Amino acid sequence: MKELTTALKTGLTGELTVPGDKSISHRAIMLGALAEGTTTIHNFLQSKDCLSTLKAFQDLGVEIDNQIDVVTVRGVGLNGLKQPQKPLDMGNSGTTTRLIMGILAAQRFQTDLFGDDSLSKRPLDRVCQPLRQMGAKIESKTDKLPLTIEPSQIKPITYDLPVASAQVKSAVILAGLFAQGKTQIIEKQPTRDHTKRLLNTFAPDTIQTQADKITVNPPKQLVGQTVEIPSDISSAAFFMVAAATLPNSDLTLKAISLNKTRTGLLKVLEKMGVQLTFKNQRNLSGEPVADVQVKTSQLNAIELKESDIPAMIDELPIIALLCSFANGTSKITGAQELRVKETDRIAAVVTEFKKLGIAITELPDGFIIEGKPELTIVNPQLSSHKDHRIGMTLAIAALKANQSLELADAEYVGISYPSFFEDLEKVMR
Ligand SMILES: O=C(O)C1=C[C@@H](OP(=O)(O)O)[C@@H](O)[C@H](O)C1
Ligand SMILES: C=C(OP(=O)(O)O)C(=O)O
Repeated sequence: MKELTTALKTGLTGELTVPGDKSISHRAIMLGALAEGTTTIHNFLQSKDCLSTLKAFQDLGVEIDNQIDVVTVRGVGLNGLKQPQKPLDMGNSGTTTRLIMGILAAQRFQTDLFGDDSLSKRPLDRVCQPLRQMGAKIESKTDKLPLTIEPSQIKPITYDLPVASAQVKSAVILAGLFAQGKTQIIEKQPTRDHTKRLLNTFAPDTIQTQADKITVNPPKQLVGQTVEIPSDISSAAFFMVAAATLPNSDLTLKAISLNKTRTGLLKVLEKMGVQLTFKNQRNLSGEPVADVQVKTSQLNAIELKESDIPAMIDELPIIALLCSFANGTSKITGAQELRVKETDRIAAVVTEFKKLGIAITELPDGFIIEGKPELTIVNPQLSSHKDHRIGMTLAIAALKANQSLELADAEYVGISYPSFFEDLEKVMR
């Protein structure tokens, strides 16, 4: 049990650089491994999930030197991966699993994949289906982990994404690199596009987008790059919401990725009445970044629907907390994907928020939240449900409590943000 701190009188101030982006860190290792030559990654996220990807590629015969500040990947080329000696451990990471499946589907050797209890419950049929259409041989009783991928020849397909998922899109793109011909993906609802941006730096023009159609032109080779990873907006989100809702706050989050497939939270904050200031706008490895300043603000309720969700999918638990301090009733719908994350995030948010006295109603695909200025603690014993984002959301909620609260399974924050509690201490006066 971790005792959580309150910050009702202090607020959050100063500057903070949160760690590197999780999605881009996974992709930098994967593309670096498949490239010719060396890839040097700066600001790689040293979290459990990204280390699952790093370890998996080491097990696939790629030399990767992790010096924390700099990760060096000695690429083996598109056809240079080796059969691992043992099953690959995907840990808790959905991104590692779904993206690596796209790569492994095209290899000349068999691989076995497994993961932890949470990951073993998450659906993989969404990836198995398009990959099988491409010729992949994936053996699994339930289309969940554990599973076996057998050698096969990958052929190009046109695939209409049935679910707004960057992981599914990326699995098809990565398999498409090995196909004899152009793979096409139709994406009606835009999702994060880091695979496209990074791939086009390793092999220009590999991915072309026209309206909702994405074309993969298989490259002859990828060329090793220097990758500078921006700070993760999904990690910064916790501090932005804390600064907006705690009195006397004035906090600047540095070098945050402002890729518009990820900035749904910023739009929500502005729409709810939060004053944001953007400074020092620049570009890092094909991604727009800026320093974002957030101050204490009065909040209005908001309505969010299905088309809003992909650009803020991982921020929805902390957005739900933001809504609980707003004036009026907020409604979030079209977020059924939250039910298949590390835990059922709709059920977990509702269970834990009720302990905090928040008036929240569970919907099949979201929540209704009646805002009020303060928390009225009903039960101080909280649980992360072994989900990093639920744990961090509750730690931010605790800042607004007038008594101390406890969090079970707090160590799960290390899945995406190992230094979260230390960073929180840094910005509390
Ligand atoms: O592609 C990625 O890096 C991710 C995509 C999202 O998942 P879905 O593709 O399942 O929406 C997101 O929730 C996850 O944290 C990271
Ligand atoms: C859902 C998440 O990650 P993944 O799907 O990679 O496990 C997340 O980080 O919130």
